[in-house]
Amino acid sequence: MNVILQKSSIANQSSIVITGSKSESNRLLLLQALFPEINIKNLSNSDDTKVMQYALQTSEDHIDIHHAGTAMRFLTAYFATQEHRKVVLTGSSRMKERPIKILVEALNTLGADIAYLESEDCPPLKINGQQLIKDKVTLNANVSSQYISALLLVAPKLTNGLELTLEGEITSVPYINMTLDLLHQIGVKTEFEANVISVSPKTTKADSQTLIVESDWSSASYFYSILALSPVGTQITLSSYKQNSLQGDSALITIYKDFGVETRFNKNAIVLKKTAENVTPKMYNLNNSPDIAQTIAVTCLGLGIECQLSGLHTLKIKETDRLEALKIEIEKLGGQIDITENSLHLFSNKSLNCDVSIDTYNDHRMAMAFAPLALKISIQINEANVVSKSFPSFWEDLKTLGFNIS
Ligand SMILES: O=C(O)C1=C[C@@H](OP(=O)(O)O)[C@@H](O)[C@H](O)C1
Ligand SMILES: C=C(OP(=O)(O)O)C(=O)O
Repeated sequence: MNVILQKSSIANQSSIVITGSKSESNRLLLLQALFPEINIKNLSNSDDTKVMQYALQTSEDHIDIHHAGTAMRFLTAYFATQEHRKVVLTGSSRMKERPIKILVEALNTLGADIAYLESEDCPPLKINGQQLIKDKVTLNANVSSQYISALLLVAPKLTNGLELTLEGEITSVPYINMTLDLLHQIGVKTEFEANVISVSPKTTKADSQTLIVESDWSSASYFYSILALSPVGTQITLSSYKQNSLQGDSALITIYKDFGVETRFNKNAIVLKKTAENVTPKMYNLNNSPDIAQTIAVTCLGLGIECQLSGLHTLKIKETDRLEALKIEIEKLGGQIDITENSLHLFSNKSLNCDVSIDTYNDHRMAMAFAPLALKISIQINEANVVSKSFPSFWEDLKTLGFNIS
């Protein structure tokens, strides 16, 4: 499905309910499988969460998790620790290119039995579940935090708990802290000192407990971008959010202040308002919030302003090589952009090419990041249904705001 967005303007005030964070949802689903006393509210309705839920419930021995990176990594650790369970864990053709060696080696060092079925270092994996007795492992922390979260999530069920020593510069740190915080909320003792994380085993049975998933901040980013490209005075209310978020992408509050978008908490909602024009060049290190890089780059393109984004080394192994994809699509629109292995530099531009059709590379964030440009030009987004990976109602919600979509 391709969508055409005619040049649009949006209502002065609107409200949108955003689905639960897929990162929190997928962690809590795994924890619920290990500790059934956990109940979850406001679970994400994303494809990635549905596939995680399915994988944890099925008794099949061949499980396809499609494009879901967190599901692939978290389930590898989960099935590796399920005694007497044998599964093949596979995914989309892109998933078969996304590296998982660091996690597989760490688990096998702890006593797991995981083998590669196709290319070395990537899914599909053949996993023979084992009881893991060993409790110490060292791993490289600068490729993906998901490997670390995967190990931490199963740690309270390991006989002796777990001590992880992290090597290299730690990437996507807020996602590790989110995992530790959720473990803490269900009564697991953890410690994160310098580069060592330890998790104690959880033995005592707890009373039933309900955890509420906060709405997804990465999904909120597209509304921040829409406001940055809208006239002063435009307002959008999003729910349900918390002042003390576990999600690193809540950094949007400070980042988009630089674009003249103010955030105010009102009970469990955030009220976003464009209060000023700000077209000065921007510079951010997004090591802690890689998923909002595309959103910010396209906001700057729409405003015609220069930006320098660094800390982007993980973008090359996500749903697509996001740096390459951004370069191709931004250049189609007439933008000038330089990329390296871990950064991008967008130059200021005076105008955008019209009637461009944006390719999305099986990446939900490519589709959603470029959509706000419809406030400036008519634009086509190809394979627009990719948004369901994290935000199934995205196009409907844009229509609610006043976007003209066919
Ligand atoms: O743990 C998580 O829920 C995630 C961690 C991040 O991945 P990396 O640690 O690979 O950057 C992020 O990009 C991804 O969307 C979700
Ligand atoms: C990178 C992402 O997801 P995952 O790694 O879980 O596929 C994302 O949602 O932007």
